[in-house]
Amino acid sequence: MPHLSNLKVQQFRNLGLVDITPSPTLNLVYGENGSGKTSLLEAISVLAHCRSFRTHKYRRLIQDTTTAFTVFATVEGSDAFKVGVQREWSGKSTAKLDGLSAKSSAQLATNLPVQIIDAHTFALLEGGSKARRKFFDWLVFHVKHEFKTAWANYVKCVKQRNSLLRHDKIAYSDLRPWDEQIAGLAATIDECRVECITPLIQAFKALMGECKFADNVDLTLAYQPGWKEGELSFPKQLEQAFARDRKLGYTILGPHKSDLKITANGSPAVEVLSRGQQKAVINALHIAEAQVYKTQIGRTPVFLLDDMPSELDANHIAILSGWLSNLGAQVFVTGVDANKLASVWPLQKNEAIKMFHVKQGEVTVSQ
Ligand SMILES: Nc1ncnc2c1ncn2[C@@H]1O[C@H](COP(=O)(O)OP(=O)(O)OP(=O)(O)O)[C@@H](O)[C@H]1O
Repeated sequence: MPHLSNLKVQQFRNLGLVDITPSPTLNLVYGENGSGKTSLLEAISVLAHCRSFRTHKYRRLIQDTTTAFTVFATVEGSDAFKVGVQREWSGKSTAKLDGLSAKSSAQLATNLPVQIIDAHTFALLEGGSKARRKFFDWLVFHVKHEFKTAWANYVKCVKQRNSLLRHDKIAYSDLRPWDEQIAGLAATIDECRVECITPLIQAFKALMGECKFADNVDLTLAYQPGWKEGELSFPKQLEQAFARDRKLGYTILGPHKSDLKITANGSPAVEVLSRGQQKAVINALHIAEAQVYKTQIGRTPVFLLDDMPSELDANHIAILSGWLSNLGAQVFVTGVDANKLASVWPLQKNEAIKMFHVKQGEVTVSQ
């Protein structure tokens, strides 16, 4: 499975110079608050997306008093490669795969798939539909090759439609050609999503079966395409929504409004479940996504778990570590206390554990 066999980080947030050889399976990263643990995970996410999961402002990542950061990794697995990203204060950005310029950040994401679970991941339950679309579209993007182009064209068409909606003397007949294109692209996007989300929901249900609290709570995931499912076709619904869209100045129906409703006993899960139970649900969603990805693509994403032990009891941590171990994923888990981290994170069979101590921006291997 793809895993980082070497990671070098330079002048990234408070990390001065890091050069580590992670375990292909479990890496426990510990250190005091503010020592640089999340920054280390963030550096890995930059290799996968060309940007951080904490900020879109790349200058925040460059170490104060310096003018550029570099992150470099050797990735081993079925297809080995080297990947490097450098960002300069001036805005210059360099991303390389095996020494050649990467074509796009999508190419990096395809090569080094990464799943991040941190405090922000609660947005999957607490936040609006955007967070959930981002979550399931990760899978759709990786598994369905036609999705990326269909989505890019769809976004262009909707933008065009929205600008027409804002014209004074617009009639529906002016929009019809755009709606025909939008309907075709929406059908492709919806088909791709359904083909990925259906096995995702099945995998999620199977995983939740291992969590005791799920015996007493009816947890459901329901995909919504972004328009009402029923007798009226999506193009007809677009036409019917014209007067409302015109008033608002934007398109209210379509795949850009799709969602994955997560309910517990018929109510939004966030209103019913405890914080720890929510975290267990979020973990199961990410593992389910990785399982479907593995079945379809034959690889496993690298998991970055920031401050994972907090809020989870020993039973849920054991379940999560079992899921990760079965996947064969490389995992980086952070926590403040080394002993607590090692004791709460149960070792699975054959697992080569490595512990890294982060102290004032320096990372040393401690086992
Ligand atoms: N551009 C930067 N240059 C230098 N230091 C920075 C920069 N950006 C952030 N920092 C500092 O880096 C330190 C590391 O932050 P990080 O979030 O990685 O810590 P952490 O070990 O995950 O902490 P916690 O346990 O509190 O979550 C913080 O003290 C932060 O103020």
